[in-house]
Amino acid sequence: MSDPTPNDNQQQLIGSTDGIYRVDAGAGTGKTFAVTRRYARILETTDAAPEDILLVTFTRNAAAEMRDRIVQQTDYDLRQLQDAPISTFHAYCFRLLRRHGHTAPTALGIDDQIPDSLDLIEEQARAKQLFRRFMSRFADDHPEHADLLRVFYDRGTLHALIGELAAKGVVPTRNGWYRATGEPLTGDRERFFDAFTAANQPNEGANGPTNSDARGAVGGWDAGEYAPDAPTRGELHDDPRISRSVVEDAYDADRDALLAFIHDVYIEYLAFALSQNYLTQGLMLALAFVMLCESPGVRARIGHEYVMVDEFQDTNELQFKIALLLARTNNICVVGDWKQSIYGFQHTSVANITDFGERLQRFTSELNADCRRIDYAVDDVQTIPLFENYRSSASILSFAEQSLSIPATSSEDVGDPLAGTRSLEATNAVDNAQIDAYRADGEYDLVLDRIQHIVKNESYAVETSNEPQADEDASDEDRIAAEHERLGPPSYDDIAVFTRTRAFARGLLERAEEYGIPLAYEGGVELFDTPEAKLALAWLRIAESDGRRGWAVALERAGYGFERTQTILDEESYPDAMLQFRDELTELETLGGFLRRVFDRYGRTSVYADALVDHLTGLYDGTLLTRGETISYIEENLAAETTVEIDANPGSDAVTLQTIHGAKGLEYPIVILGNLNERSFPHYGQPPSCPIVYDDATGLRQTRMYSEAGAYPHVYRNWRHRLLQACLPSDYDEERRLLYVAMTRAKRHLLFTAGEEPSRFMDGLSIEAEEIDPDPTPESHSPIDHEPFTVDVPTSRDIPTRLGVHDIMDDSVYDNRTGGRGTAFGTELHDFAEAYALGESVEPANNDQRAVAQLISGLAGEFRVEETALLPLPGEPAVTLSGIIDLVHVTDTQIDVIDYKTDPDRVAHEEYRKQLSAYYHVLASVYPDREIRLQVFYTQTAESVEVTPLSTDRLRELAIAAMAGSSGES
Ligand SMILES: Nc1ncnc2c1ncn2[C@@H]1O[C@H](COP(=O)(O)OP(=O)(O)OP(=O)(O)O)[C@@H](O)[C@H]1O
Repeated sequence: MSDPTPNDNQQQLIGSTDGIYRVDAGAGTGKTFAVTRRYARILETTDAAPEDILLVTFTRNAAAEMRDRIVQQTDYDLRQLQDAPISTFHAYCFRLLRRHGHTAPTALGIDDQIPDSLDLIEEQARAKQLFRRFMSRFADDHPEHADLLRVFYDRGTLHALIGELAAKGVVPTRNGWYRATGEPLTGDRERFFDAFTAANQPNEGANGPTNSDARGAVGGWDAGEYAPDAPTRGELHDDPRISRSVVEDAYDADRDALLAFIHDVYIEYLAFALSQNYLTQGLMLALAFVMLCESPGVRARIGHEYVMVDEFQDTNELQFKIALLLARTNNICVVGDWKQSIYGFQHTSVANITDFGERLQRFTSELNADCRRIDYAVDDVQTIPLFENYRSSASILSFAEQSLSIPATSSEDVGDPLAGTRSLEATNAVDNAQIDAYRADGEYDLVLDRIQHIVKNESYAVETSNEPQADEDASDEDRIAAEHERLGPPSYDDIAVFTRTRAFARGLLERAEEYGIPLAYEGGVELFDTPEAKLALAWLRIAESDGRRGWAVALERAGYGFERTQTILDEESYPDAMLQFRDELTELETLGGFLRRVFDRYGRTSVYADALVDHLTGLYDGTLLTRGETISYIEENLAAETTVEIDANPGSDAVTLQTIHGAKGLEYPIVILGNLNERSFPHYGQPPSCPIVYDDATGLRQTRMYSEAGAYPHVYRNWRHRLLQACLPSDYDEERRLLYVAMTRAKRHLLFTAGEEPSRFMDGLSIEAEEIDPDPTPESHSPIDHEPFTVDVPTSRDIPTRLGVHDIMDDSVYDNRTGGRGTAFGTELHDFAEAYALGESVEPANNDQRAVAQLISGLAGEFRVEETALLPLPGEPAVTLSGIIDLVHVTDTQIDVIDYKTDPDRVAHEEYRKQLSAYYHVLASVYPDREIRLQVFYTQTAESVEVTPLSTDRLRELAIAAMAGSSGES
């Protein structure tokens, strides 16, 4: 195919090589195309050699693609460009640091040098594991930080915060902060109070002013939830506003200990990582930055005549500064699209592109504050617009524009971020776009039904032939006729299904397999968190010495209720068929055979089953894993939430399935955007798992605080943080940008699907979702030929021991009990309670069930039923408590954790307290802003008895004792 001819604006960008250029243009407007042409032109028309031109982007694939395009457009071949700086930011900086940065750590007061053998750890789970190891040492070495360390359930969560600070350019030295980079840690007071003032304006009501948004956000304020120094509701309110003086006091409260703690963790972690010969990506960029700041000689030697950055919306603040330090002249060109900025969770900064000019000046002044590092003018920035879109039909382009203004919550006022900007123009001659929305109760079936509806359907015609396009100067009629010639009914591989979350993709893939509909997933899945991995783990445990935990899972899978399972476990009276199966398994000699037999028994023939077998049997280059090692390996990866890339090559004709993040930069003739459901997309985010958080406006804050001010020492929710958060508006811009990215991947047709509860994004579209009754038909499609799986998992052996909550309870309290009603009674009751809470049409069969029905009917919030709770206990050795919660009742202000007990008496009440305490700490971290209440519901007397939680330290003592074989009672 002939290479496209650049349009006028692209030509302007390609031809303007001197000076600073910024392109912030929409999807598919040929930004990457133009940048690679620009590179070729510089080589062609100037004396510059490839090493004089820095061209960076963010993924290896994108860098490789650029290199290929440049080879096609220049006289250079791939070998000649092998060492050219056409690279990802990380790869480039890592190379730089290893070549020139040996002594960089000394500028921070760290004696270690950067070794040649330095390892760059890209995998988050592995980095987090090493960080945990560091933190346990740190805790021993720093008794002065004990109070801060107490607020952690998992110290590993702090790892992400260190990464965030590095991305902002905050770098520590032994005795302080490098070149005052620690200043942002105290927050931006002025910015915060500007936002607060706006959020604290009374709203307009029909009968006069009503509560300000900030006041509304602390509506359920209850001082009893916090440490004793929290203001009462009366002290907080200054109707209809929040009292400014209380907010000022909260903002200005002393944080010296917190800042000192973060400083010490950060600098010592950096030294630890270097002593262990590794760096994470964030630490590596921080050191590259230090090296560039400190070494005028290196800057002079490696500084580039031309610097170009593609996908500039994906840079963080540190990368912006590094790019400036790498430029020897002001021949700088950044290209991107603010609307496609979707990596905020990796601490990218969309303002780098939207406020480019302002940041350029500010960062330059900062870098030049103590000596002149940036020796070129930065005050003249040229902006080149690109409007022509070479991907999508006109209807899709105009439809996609609405994505950026759909509110994610009922109170959000987004306005129109595209107001005053020029719309993209399609270059397709024929616009045959079908843009439809559907909903059905079974969304997996709905998606599959739509796929079958589309395939071979003329109404969804897409480009099917390589018939030549009409000449550029052909008449419109000829262009339309030529394009029609190229259109034909689609096949599976013309379709892509996108989802916001991996979980939806996983479920859909399984369902598609049942129907034999060819779907190929591309991207990472949490392989060790799949039902297949859990089954494998259970039977491996049963076959090994650690039977109890394995049996618990196997019995649950076999449909045994909670109490019945307990009895079977206690009496070790396992069902005969299961014992026979265990014996059969233990006879099997190979791990592969063992796993296959387990999956066969449960009818699990999914890609995950295949992936596990391939992966576990292929570990360590043929060194066979023992069953015990396999158990540790699965546990470790489950705890680390390791994701495994499963790139099933469609090979034949298959629909592509991927997350929206995975689809960035790609294009497909037909896009189905699935799972537009409440709580899935828009995603409202999780409460922070780390008790220390950072925000530009408020700086570093604690979400939980240890205090000895009350009757007992206790870790409280931090009222100051809660208050300050309430004063800042939530930001869902990135969710809308994800919607934009998803829609703009479609060339010809765009479909949306939702299940029972369509989300605000679905409701906000300008088309009505049609409700249909999906009816996919099984296909006898030949199985997809999967490529071998590419797997990257941590190999450290630092694994937590998993204990069931029942393991820390003392069973001997039941010894002298009489008058119990049997386990079947309990099992039936739990089954009934579950069905009733899920709204199934079940009738209570006895008084206890009636009591449960009455209890549930009286609850107005949402239910989470039979939820698994996992509580990693702080400290070493690592222990995780696990259990299944009967009922979680969720309201806006409070969470009730309810456990049903059919006991005729209360002899075990203290033991139940241990069980519920574990659930308490799990839910307190999931819902840090709500009150958590624990209730044992005694069904015989229909009484709820509240329980106060034990501390995690006490749970830990019980767990350690249980592991040592005693009941934990001292
Ligand atoms: N002037 C042109 N004429 C014809 N096709 C073009 C032209 N410019 C770019 N294209 C084609 O348009 C498609 C999109 O280009 P490219 O990937 O460079 O866009 P982009 O702006 O970087 O997209 P995105 O922002 O979505 O990543 C490519 O297939 C490219 O070859």
